[in-house]
Amino acid sequence: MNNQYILTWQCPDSSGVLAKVTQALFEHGAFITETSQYSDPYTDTFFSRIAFDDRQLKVPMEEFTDALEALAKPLQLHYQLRNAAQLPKVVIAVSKDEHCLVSLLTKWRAGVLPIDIVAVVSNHQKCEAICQFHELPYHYLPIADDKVAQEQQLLAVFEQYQGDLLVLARYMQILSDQLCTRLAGKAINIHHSFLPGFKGARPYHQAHKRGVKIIGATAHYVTSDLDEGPIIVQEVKAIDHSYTIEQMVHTGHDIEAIALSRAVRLHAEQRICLNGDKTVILT
Ligand SMILES: Nc1nc2c(c(=O)[nH]1)N[C@@H](CN(C=O)c1ccc(C(=O)N[C@@H](CCC(=O)O)C(=O)O)cc1)CN2
Repeated sequence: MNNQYILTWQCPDSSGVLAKVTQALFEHGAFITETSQYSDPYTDTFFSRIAFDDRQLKVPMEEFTDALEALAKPLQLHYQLRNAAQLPKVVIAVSKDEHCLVSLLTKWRAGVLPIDIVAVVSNHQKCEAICQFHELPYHYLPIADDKVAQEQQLLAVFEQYQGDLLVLARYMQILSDQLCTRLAGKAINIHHSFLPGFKGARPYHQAHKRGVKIIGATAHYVTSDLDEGPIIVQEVKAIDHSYTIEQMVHTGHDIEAIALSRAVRLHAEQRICLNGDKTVILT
């Protein structure tokens, strides 16, 4: 079985950058299996994702990575190269609503999410039984009266499991600026509205009061600016005047779960590039 690798990179845009990178891959015998690229005219930045394997690699992988590093300097490549078999370690944070957690666990167990879920943390005990069923470590971290200490415990758990990604699967506590900086690009949240509409903790109540005809969910990277992080995936569903708040909440559960699991898969497959406050999705 060949080793599969994923090279995702971005650089100042100029003619020939893709040719120079693919030429280097060709010269070292890397067998390209998938490519995707985007040239952003607003930021003059080029984004690319190249999947390749080693069936015809002419040199040891270390020599290839040295050659890539040598190419990166003159082209100012900001890149990530990973063996696709090394699945990102994921810690999930949840409060009381279990629907996004259950969706992630079900898809993971079904093998359709290329991640390794290593632990669940929560400020409530409501989801403990679900994790016991999946034989997953469950860390109950109540807020009590010391939010700072609780957050330090959360980070300690993330580091204990050598986490690569923290997923806020309806975790209803605002992370501090320090933690957001520590986890920049490594924490994804599901917000239960079609951002930028209805930020905050109770978007369905806001939406019902406004009389919307569409509800939505937004998966985004977590930043210290609440509900302002780079958007990864958005899902929507049409509703009408007859919907109660409860019906909006339960209809929303499905689209929240879809948006979050899709965003986690895109991150795990290294298909997301940060482009300022936005994302480029390479599929
Ligand atoms: N730094 C960030 N932290 C979090 C974000 C984020 O975008 N940046 N998203 C939230 C999730 N969320 C909306 O999607 C959200 C969660 C909680 C609240 C809120 O007002 N929480 C209150 C406490 C509410 C409670 O205890 O039930 C608070 O923390 O004081 C707003 C939005 C996750 N964290």
